[in-house]
Amino acid sequence: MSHAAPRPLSVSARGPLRGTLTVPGDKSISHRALMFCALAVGESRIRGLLEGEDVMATAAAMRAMGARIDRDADGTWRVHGVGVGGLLQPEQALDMGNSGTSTRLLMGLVSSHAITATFTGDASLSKRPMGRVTEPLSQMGADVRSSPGGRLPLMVRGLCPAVPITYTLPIASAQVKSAVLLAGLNTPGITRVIEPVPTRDHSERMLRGFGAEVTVEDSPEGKIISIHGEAELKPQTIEVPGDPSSAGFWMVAASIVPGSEIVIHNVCMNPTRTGLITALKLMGADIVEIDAREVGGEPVADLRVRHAHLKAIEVPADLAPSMIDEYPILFVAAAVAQGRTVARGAHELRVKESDRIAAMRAALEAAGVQCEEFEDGLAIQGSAGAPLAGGGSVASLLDHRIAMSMTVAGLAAAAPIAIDDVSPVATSYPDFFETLHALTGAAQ
Ligand SMILES: O=C(O)C1=C[C@@H](OP(=O)(O)O)[C@@H](O)[C@H](O)C1
Ligand SMILES: C=C(OP(=O)(O)O)C(=O)O
Repeated sequence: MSHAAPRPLSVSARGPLRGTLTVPGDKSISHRALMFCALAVGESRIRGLLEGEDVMATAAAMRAMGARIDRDADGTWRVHGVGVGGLLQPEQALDMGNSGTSTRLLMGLVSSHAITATFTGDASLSKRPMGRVTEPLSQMGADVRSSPGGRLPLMVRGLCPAVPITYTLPIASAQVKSAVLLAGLNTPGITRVIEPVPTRDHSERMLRGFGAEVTVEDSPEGKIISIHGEAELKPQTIEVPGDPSSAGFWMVAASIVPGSEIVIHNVCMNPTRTGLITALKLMGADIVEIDAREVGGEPVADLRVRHAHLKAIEVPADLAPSMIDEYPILFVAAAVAQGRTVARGAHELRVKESDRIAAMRAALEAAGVQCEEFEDGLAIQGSAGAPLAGGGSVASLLDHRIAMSMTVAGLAAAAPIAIDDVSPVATSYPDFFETLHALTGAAQ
């Protein structure tokens, strides 16, 4: 999947943000929906699928391994699965583009099938560590040949039957947890993951919904998640709720631009995903949950967000797993808050699409914000509601979240912020700029 031509953008102050919006389907749930439907026996339907590049990389890979996946004119996706154990050997390398989730979860699936697959990715993905998944998958019997440092391109030769393991996660990572559980799907016996720190639990919820036997118990070591292998998945109709990570950009934009008031419909409120809302409320944000309900096994609500005078906080480190992708946009909120916000315990940010600690420090400093960088986080001196100086040049580093976060920063800056390339937003939020336009009523 070759990346689009760079799209530079200069963002100026505008607003307020007003109106109602829906955000695209949750990215984590969309990936899993395609994978699990492709492993069910028969036809499943998915509504609200995120049609971003990352999820399309998963769709292409599942097609290459035998599933039939089509999109109807009304936006419903129809998937004919091959059954657990039925994945076919892909004829070509699987191009994962920019998507860590696709890569790591699919490596898990391939590991317990009698097939070999090569995974490739863009310059950003090719720098990201894969040893965290190849280690447990090798214990299950997969033969992995990776590029130096455990990076892509990488080849996985699966073993069938694979060996069930009990694996304690050395890092808080839903991708590693899911890779092992997905390998366990086609492995005889019980595969267990011990999770000392809870991470997003969409795989567990959804696999149960598809009829797999998945249990979760508390223990002194953490949650023990067990999957009974050689499961038969039953086809489903899935409603994908709105992505809280995408909603985060609008929560912060409305919080920092005076006069704003928006309602974001249908946001996934799974407690393993709501760390940003917790942090923003601690800062004094005016976010109200309306009509809390359940959709397809996930809690969902509409969120009303109004402008508020934010105060600096010490960000509780235990929020890290439930806020992981939202740190860049939280840093933008901190840049406008009153006082010095300190966020520590977020070391994992260094191995995302970019090193998000270094990238956000450089970007915010370019926009006139004073930062201090730690190995595991950032301290940010806020402007107490005054416009940021702006005026600098920012590198988005093939990282959609840096591009969108600094676009939001531009809304609160005195001079325009120049972003070298906003094309990466297409990985997770293709309509981001259309929505910005609609909410601010400004020309793009
Ligand atoms: O499981 C998932 O869908 C994801 C898990 C997180 O990654 P880690 O598992 O690396 O923390 C997150 O950052 C990523 O965007 C999506
Ligand atoms: C880290 C992210 O995604 P992935 O790991 O799937 O590339 C993200 O979307 O912020």
